[in-house]
Amino acid sequence: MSASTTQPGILTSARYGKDKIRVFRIVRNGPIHDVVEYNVQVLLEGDIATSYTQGDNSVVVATDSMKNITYYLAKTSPHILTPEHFALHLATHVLATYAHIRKAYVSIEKLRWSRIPVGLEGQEALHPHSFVRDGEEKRFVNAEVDKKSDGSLEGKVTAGLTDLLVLKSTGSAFTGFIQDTYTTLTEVSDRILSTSVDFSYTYKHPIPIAFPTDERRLAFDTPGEVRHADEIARRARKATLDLFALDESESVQAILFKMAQQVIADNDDVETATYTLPNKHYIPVDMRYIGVDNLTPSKAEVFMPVSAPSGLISATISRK
Ligand SMILES: O=c1[nH]c(=O)c2[nH]c(=O)[nH]c2[nH]1
Repeated sequence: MSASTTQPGILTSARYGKDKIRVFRIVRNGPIHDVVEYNVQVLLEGDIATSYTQGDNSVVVATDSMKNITYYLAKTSPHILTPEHFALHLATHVLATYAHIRKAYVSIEKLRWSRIPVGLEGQEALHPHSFVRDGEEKRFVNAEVDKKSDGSLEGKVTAGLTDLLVLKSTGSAFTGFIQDTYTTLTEVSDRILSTSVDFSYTYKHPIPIAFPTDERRLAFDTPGEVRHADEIARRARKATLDLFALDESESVQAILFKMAQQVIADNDDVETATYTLPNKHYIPVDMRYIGVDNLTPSKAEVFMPVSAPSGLISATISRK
């Protein structure tokens, strides 16, 4: 019996690549520098089955080469400062270079480096080449580029942010929920609301992508659909923070829906918005044992932050 007839399984999907490629890039504009720090993941699909089934490495682009391509483009791409554009450029470059690779997935996590404000308090100027990591929040992009059977390229882009930690000390209530044998939570008209925002939005797709024309694959033209990626990222973050601060919230569910509506209203190229919001509970400490009122909402001042369990509220809002 041949080996293949004795094998009980068949390969139904295969994807591989390099993860956690750490890249830092300086773009110098005279004395003014821009910097980005990315964690990049590149994964490929295509005619690669025999590398799994027959040990045939002739179809394998080494993951080490994917790392090298990432650094080469980090050096040469005019799109390096915008993660959406760089992700599409990198994916397109790989598809244009290797005929048998049909799909490229590039994910980028952008770490926060913000200019340090220097000078007298209230009159600070942003420093041209000194930066501070102001928070663990990350902007991210997932780009997929597909080679169609006619050789043309189409993209799909999801972008967003993670780990944006926010808290408001009033302006949040939670009342009217189901009361039954399992209910111990009391209704509150005033509570702390805190969450770590995970938020993603999809661009309208498919996004047609022009094949690069030059030999070194540098003639990449950012598709119009994502041309305003930085502005969209900025507006989406601002809508999220504004609504969080300003809304008189009935629940995490209700504030989430308003944030997503705002993002869709503000950005014509955004098709869906998905938020995942943990409800990070802060419990007022019961001090009745010592005759101190810390439970009446207006007197609740000392809280116990509870890291687990937390609520977890998620929804996707799609353009009508
Ligand atoms: O905003 C909230 N939504 C809930 O679904 C919920 N459940 C809960 O116990 N507290 C809260 N808060």
